[in-house]
Amino acid sequence: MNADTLPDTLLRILADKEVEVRERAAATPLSEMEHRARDEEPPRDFTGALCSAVAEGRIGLIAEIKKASPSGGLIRDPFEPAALARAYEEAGAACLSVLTDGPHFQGSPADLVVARGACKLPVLRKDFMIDPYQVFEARAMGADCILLIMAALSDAQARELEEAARSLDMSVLAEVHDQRELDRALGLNTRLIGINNRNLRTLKTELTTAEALAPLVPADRIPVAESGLRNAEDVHRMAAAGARCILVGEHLLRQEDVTAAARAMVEAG
Ligand SMILES: O=C(O)c1ccccc1NCC(=O)[C@H](O)[C@H](O)COP(=O)(O)O
Repeated sequence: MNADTLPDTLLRILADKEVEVRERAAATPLSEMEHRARDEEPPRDFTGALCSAVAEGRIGLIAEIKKASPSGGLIRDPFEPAALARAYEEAGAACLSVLTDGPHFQGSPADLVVARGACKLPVLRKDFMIDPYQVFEARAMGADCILLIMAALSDAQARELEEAARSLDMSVLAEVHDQRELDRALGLNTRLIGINNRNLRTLKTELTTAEALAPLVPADRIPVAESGLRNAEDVHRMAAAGARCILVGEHLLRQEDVTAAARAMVEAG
């Protein structure tokens, strides 16, 4: 990772994250957090849930639970993670993604605990992972998958975080924005390759990103199109490019009938 070339928003988030991890590790030491992580029930199969959805002819939907974001401001208020989790499960989503970052997304670990407890779906801890401590923390709160944003990590950091997740039998979603990051992500072992349509400099989404990169993902990996998906036509575009798994947040969260909106996306394939 070259900090000189990172977008300002990501730099600010990562700086806050370093402080947050230091404070959390001071409150609960790594050895204790690792102990808690290894004491948890085994994780739910996040990768398997996506594969099953696609094998059954559906779209593998990772439905996101987030209250706010840098690009969208306040997205959902009142915000009820348990009700959202149940609505997404009823709609046929394969997995959940729950934002646990506080300062920039108004999320918290408690949102993940509550959402996961309200359904049977595997859950991604959506956060900015920079330290293995956060991986153990993720498992200790129940998460089944972690996100690795390749733009924010060196190859060595990504490998170390992936190894921590592997040691806990968790899935890993490696997220890329361009071909260079894709090539780096393919050096990891994970099958899940997230292609994020959001330009981290402008925070705008452009579906041509996933359309360009999904065809470059080898057949033994699973491309997941992320961000900016608003309707069935967008889902068709992603599927036509080879991404039958998608991660959708804001569009669903802005609807009154979340179940109907999520179902429309699951069935769009
Ligand atoms: O959403 C943002 O503003 C944002 C800013 C900086 C880094 C990451 C950001 N978003 C995280 C995500 O990737 C999305 O929450 C996720 O892909 C869902 O996107 P959407 O369906 O557009 O809500």
